[in-house]
Amino acid sequence: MLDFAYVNPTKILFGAGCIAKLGKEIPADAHVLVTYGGGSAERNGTLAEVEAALPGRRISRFGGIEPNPTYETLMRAVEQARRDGVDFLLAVGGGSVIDGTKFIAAAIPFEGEPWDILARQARVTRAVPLGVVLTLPATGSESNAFAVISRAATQDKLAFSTPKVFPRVAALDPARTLSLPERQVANGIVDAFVHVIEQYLTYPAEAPLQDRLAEGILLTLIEEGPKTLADPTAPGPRGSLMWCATLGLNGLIGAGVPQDWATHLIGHEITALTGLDHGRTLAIVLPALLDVRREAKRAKLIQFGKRVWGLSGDDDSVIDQAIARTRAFFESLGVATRLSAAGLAPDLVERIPERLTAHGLTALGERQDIGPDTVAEILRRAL
Ligand SMILES: NC(=O)c1ccc[n+]([C@@H]2O[C@H](COP(=O)([O-])OP(=O)(O)OC[C@H]3O[C@@H](n4cnc5c(N)ncnc54)[C@H](O)[C@@H]3O)[C@@H](O)[C@H]2O)c1
Repeated sequence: MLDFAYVNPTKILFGAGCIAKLGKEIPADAHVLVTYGGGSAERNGTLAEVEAALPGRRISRFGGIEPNPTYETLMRAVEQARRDGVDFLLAVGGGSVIDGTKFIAAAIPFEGEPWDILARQARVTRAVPLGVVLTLPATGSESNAFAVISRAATQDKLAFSTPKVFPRVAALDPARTLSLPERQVANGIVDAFVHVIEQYLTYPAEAPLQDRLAEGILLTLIEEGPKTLADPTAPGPRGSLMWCATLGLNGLIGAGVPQDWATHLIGHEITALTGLDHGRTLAIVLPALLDVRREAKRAKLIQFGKRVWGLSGDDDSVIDQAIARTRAFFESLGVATRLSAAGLAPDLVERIPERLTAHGLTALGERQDIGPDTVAEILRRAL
């Protein structure tokens, strides 16, 4: 096992009625800025429920944080929060609202140009405290220190991470996700699945517990994901999906093991250029990446095939079938696994390696040996 330090300070409140408990977690004298997205939280009553849980606080709102949140929109929230003297942020939404709120939290006290937090990885020494009401199980952002922000003007999509933006508290009420369209639920299943794969499917590192935890999440997603799509009104499978997604990227399964993240970095560039949903980019890249990287990942691909997909036979056939079953799982959720099937142009094979190079991302993967040529090969196999 690799050396590691692990901390996760987010208090999770899970279950029906957990939003009402937020009042105990947020200072009684706080000026709270409630951030949200396109309005579903307003329409389905989540915002009203959140505000009812915070009696006595001064509450302001900032809505309209778009999917793949943009610097341009978020800077308007930063101006509003600075002007109003906001001292607590409460994100109500999915990964986009949460990530956007993390950026707002870091940008409010930042001296200088906040885009540098992303473009130059400028150090964040302070951030306004934040909490989350999760409405879309997928990213794990409700309980981690990462955020991914886009800049519309330059078609950049860049990530930053700092412990300062760990949410203090996250409320996970499965009922608040039941208004999600099928497409977003499917995207969330794929996103959570690929988060686990990025931390599991690398090379053996004498970390059997992390492997079993990862396999447990993958098996649960394979079992519960289709159930939650088949009956979108059932809170049980939806709750399991929520908890899988949170544990998939809250630091636990990634502690002490090598991590890949090439699928995500390639996927971010695809979203930045085409606007395709985050989860859908992953479903296209991952099967092709596993195929190209089958030798580098050989031992773990065999383990994945046997333990997660229940395969047997000779090693090469287990690897072939493991990749095929993963692709078929994504397809069964209604998520395309080819650039062509998602309606994307083949010139991405050249454009994505160029964009990664422009962002200084020329050595990806758990061994940092995926350069622009390998990225092009992965995308060619995803055509
Ligand atoms: N911080 C991280 O660790 C991390 C990890 C993976 C991805 N991301 C980023 O997160 C973003 C994607 O987040 P996401 O997949 O959660 O989707 P999202 O937040 O972009 O939301 C997708 C859509 O679903 C709608 N929606 C959300 N909740 C709803 C509900 N309950 N009912 C109806 N509609 C609802 C939103 O308004 C939006 O239109 C991307 O920018 C991605 O890069 C972050």
